[in-house]
Amino acid sequence: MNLNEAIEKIRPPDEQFEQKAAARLSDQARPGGSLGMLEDAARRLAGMARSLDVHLKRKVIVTCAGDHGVVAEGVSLFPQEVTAQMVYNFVDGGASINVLARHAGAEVRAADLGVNHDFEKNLPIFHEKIRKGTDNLRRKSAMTRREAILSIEAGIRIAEQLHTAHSVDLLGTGDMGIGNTTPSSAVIAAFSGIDPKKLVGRGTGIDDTALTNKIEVIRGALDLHTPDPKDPVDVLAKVGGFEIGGLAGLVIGGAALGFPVVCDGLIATAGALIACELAPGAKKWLFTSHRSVEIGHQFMIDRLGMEPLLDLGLRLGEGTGAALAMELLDAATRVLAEIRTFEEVSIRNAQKQ
Ligand SMILES: Cc1cc2ncn([C@H]3O[C@H](COP(=O)(O)O)[C@@H](O)[C@H]3O)c2cc1C
Ligand SMILES: O=C(O)c1cccnc1
Repeated sequence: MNLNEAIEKIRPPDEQFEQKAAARLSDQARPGGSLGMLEDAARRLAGMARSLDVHLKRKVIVTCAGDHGVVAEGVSLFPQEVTAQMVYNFVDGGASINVLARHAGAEVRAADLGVNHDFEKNLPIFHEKIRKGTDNLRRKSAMTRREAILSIEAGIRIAEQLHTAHSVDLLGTGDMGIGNTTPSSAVIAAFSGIDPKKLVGRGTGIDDTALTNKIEVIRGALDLHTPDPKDPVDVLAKVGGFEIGGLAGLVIGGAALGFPVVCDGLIATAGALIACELAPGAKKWLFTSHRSVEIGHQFMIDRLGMEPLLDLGLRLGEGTGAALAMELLDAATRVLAEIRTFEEVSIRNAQKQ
């Protein structure tokens, strides 16, 4: 599927199953609404799976990696080489995301959208490199418009593979890319028009001086390129990143193929935002996992009009929040299927007498 075909293919989840789920949830032997957001998630998942007995058996987290020319401006605490090192760590199973994904019963698959390193062809990752890192967005466009579309289509292709070869039931999205809180903050500043000073955070933990510089870098880039907020591909091309494009493609791909996607923190949500600006229907297939410490994330959540499931003070990325939220989505499916209704309880009691 190319981008337009994928957008065309998006249909809403099944409303009848949503209604049936809502009815069952409200008939359950407990005060109405007492399981809060779990009920909302359960209802939505029933509509997506077209079932009241949903099993999220195959859970996969795709961690999209890419490098960023803007690191030359001193926006991150860490050197660019760490991006490639972490991709190897994901493959070896020793990174934070591997641990939390194992706990959630999910598989981790790394994807190279634009890392500044030549990975071995037989390394078990998705090989979707657009180019070895974006250009420095403070000086020129991060990528061309064509590259932006290619990066989104790479994400769509990954979603297709997970659907056909692995029949994935729930997809989590995560990121790895030194410097990528800068393009992610620039993306939300471009869409919202909010002053970067209000929404730029410390990423890996930069000090006050570096933070002031990061704000100026983003301001300068927005002044230089004036990305068009009505044209999400323009925003991605001028101030985004290859992994952010891939993350957008995963959300569009999931919505087109009809499976739920749960996005992680600042960077994965920047991708989700681009997806939903391009294809508003994709939102119906999306869950936001948690509220990141990075303040720009709240502005993304606000723009999406969604409520994250968790608020744990996370600021890591990789898909860690998505992995944790998967456990709640699993819990939501069990809430719907297994909690007895008042009627079922009275039948059971009658049977016992
Ligand atoms: C070892 C290490 C592992 C990480 N895992 C995720 N990130 C997170 O930090 C980076 C973004 O922050 P900034 O924009 O400040 O560079 C991304 O790679 C993000 O995934 C990591 C960062 C490091 C150093
Ligand atoms: O919210 C995130 O995903 C995040 C925050 C800081 C650094 N890296 C990622």
